[in-house]
Order: sequence, then C-alpha cells, then structure tokens
Amino acid sequence: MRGSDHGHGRDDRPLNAESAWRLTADRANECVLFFDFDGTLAPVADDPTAVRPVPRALSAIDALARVVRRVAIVSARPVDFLRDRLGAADVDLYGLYGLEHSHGSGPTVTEPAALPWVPAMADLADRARAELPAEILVEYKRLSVALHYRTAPELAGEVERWGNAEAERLGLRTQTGRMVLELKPPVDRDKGLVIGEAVASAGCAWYFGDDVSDLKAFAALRDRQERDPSFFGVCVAVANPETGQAVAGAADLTFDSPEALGDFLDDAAASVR
Ligand SMILES: O=P(O)(O)OC[C@H]1O[C@H](O[C@H]2O[C@H](CO)[C@@H](O)[C@H](O)[C@H]2O)[C@H](O)[C@@H](O)[C@@H]1O
Repeated sequence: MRGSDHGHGRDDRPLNAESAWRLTADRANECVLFFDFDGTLAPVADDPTAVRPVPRALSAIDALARVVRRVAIVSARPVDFLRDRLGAADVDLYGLYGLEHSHGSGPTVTEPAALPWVPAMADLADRARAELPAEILVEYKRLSVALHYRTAPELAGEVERWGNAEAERLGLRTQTGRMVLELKPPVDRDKGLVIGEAVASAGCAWYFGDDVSDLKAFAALRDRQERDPSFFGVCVAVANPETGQAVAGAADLTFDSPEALGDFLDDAAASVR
C-alpha cells in the first residue's frame, strides 16, 4: 500500500486506515466488509436513477470479495437495483434496510412480514405524487417510499409534515436521510439488525457509510466488539455536507469522498492479492 495518505483517524482513537488494513489483511478470511451504497460507493446526484459506483471501488469490491470472508452491500435501495449497479461481483446484497436480501447468485428473499404492506406503499406513492409539490421526487421502492427534496430544500418542512402525518395515519415508520424522508413498513429490520446478525461468527468487520441510517450499523459493530474484545471492528465514514459531521463523529476513520474511498479500496485489494 502507499504511505498513510488515506482517511482521517479520530483524535481520540489512534487508528489510521493503513494500519487498520494491515491488521485486517492478516486475518482476511475472518473478515466481512460492509458497504452502504449511496454517498459511500456512489457519489450523490439529483437523480437517484442516475448514480453509479465509483469505478475503482467497483473493481476493488470484486477483488476483495475473493480474499475476505464476505463482502456485503447494506442499503435502502432494492436488491434488484444493487445487483444492477454491482454487476457480477460475488457479494451479499441487503436491500430496503434488510427487508430484502440475496447472497451471491441466489434468489432475492423478502421478509415475509413486510409483504402485506406492498399495496399500501404503492397507494402511498400515488398519493405523494398527487398531493406534494411537483418539485418533490417520489421514489417508489415496492416496500418503501422515499420523498426527495434535494432540488427543493425549502420544501423540507412540508415533506416532513406530510410524511409524518401519513406515517401516523398508516402505522408506518420513518427514516430521515440526506435530503430525503423515507416511509417504510413497521417491520423490525434496519442496518443495525442486519450487521448484528451478519457479524455473529466473524472475527473482523469494517462498515463504510455516510448517512444517519448507518449509525445503527456502527453501533452493532461496537456492540460486537464490546462483547468480544478479540473481534476487530472498524467504522468508516464518507464525508458530506449534510450528515457528514454526525457520521464522522461516530466513526474511527473518515474518507473525503466516494472517490477517495475507491482509491483506498483499490490499494487495499492490491495488498492482499
Ligand atoms: O442506504 P443507502 O444506499 O445510502 O440509500 C439511502 C438513500 O439513497 C438514495 O438517496 C440519496 O442518493 C440520491 C442519489 O445520489 C440523492 O438524490 C438523494 O438526495 C439521497 O438521499 C436513494 O434514492 C434513497 O432511496 C435511499 O433511501
């Protein structure tokens, strides 16, 4: 690997990306690498359908999947979307906060408790399009609806009022994010629960994220490490002007952008080939 030019460590935790990766490379077959998608692997854009992972991150994920125990993407996006963007890489995909998952070339499995909510979510998306201002982008994802105000930030309050009232009326849960409010079924799946289950038998894990929903994943890694000091967990933030401060404050390391993360991953993959 190149010199220590990757990531910024926290002042109160003496860890840098290179030394943490060296510890990981020594036990690669025990290690799981978890990646959030938007804002972490893929730079943010106004149009959610237009985003693609940074090319170096994509090729590094493919290479890393061959040398670590497992690579997983943990996202609010549907599994089909993630599969399309990740290509043929042999990875686990947890979509819609874990309401869907697929492993390698296996089928996509949906959490059974969420399935009865499909019609209500479709109806909610239709009403959001009819009742919210045209500037609000309504993203229907079968088991959740995201209300985007990135191109009209002055409408954040209106989106929050409408979304919270609908959640209350229908018994849904909400998740805030980067210029987005999401409504989802009242089913106990989130990134923290996904990570808690997936690291149970691992000896080492890294989680890379940029948004507030990723904080639960960080907490799950911390919890795993507290219960077993031999477990090596690394929480990594990707900086951004919206949620970056909160996420970096909870992380061990911070990268400046998805591109900077891609460079690190590329070097990391090369060091264990
Ligand atoms: O869990 P993630 O993979 O991080 O997904 C979180 C949300 O990501 C997407 O929205 C975000 O990225 C968009 C494209 O860059 C951007 O336009 C938007 O402002 C961001 O919030 C996705 O569209 C959402 O469904 C996810 O909830």
